[in-house]
Amino acid sequence: MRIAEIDGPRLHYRIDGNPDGAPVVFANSLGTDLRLWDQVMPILPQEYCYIRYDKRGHGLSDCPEGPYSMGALVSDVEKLLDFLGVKDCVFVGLSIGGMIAQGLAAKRMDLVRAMVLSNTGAKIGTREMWADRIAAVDAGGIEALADPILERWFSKSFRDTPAFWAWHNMLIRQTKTGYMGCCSAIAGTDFITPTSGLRLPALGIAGSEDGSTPPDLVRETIDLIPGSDFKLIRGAGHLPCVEKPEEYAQILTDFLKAQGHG
Ligand SMILES: O=C(O)CC1=CCC(=O)O1
Repeated sequence: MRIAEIDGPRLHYRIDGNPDGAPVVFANSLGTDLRLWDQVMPILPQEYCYIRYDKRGHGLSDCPEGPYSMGALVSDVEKLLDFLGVKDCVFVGLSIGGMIAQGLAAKRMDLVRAMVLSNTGAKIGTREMWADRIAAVDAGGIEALADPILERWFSKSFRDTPAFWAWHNMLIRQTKTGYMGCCSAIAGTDFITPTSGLRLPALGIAGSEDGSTPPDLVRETIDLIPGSDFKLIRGAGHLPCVEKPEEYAQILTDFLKAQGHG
């Protein structure tokens, strides 16, 4: 169990693979913690240093009072990477994690050499949509919204498996403060202009059954970056690293190898 004491909330993080290898950083989605990557980690090439963390308000990291801003979420991971001495990484972000990736790449070109934008957008939903979700969670707790959220996260066939319940339980045990804080950060984020200015190797990954960030949104976002690539994982929803870990790991492996990172 590792905790980074930074100027800000304490962040829980984990390192897998080769601690001396080239760094690859993972940022996960709203309502999940760093276990999101558990299934892909052991099947990725073990020469890289894989760093994953719980963003503020999630997992075992501190949970300050909200609302949070995207700037604060970006600054947290920037401080974590400075704390760890990371100078040059490939950044993999899923959903809100993909927004953090875009914000970090725009702010610290020195730190992000390439990025993977998975199941995300430069802008996700509308302010009104997020305000409604915050109000509903505030009134009834996350459990009241769990069914529609999980329908967007997973394909029907995955929802019929026992593993589904682990993700259900992760979601409903998420603190309301952290969840609503991050909803506010997403509501206030429109990265279309900054992401259009990015010039770095970039890959978009979408799930054909993703009801939160559908393939068209991921494609529109990744197309903002000249020379980027796009992969569609069929039969997976918003969290393809959970539903299709082998396919997801292969796509990441091919991207990492193509970067000559390390
Ligand atoms: O919970 C959802 O609807 C999916 C989602 C949107 C942003 C994020 O991080 O997760």
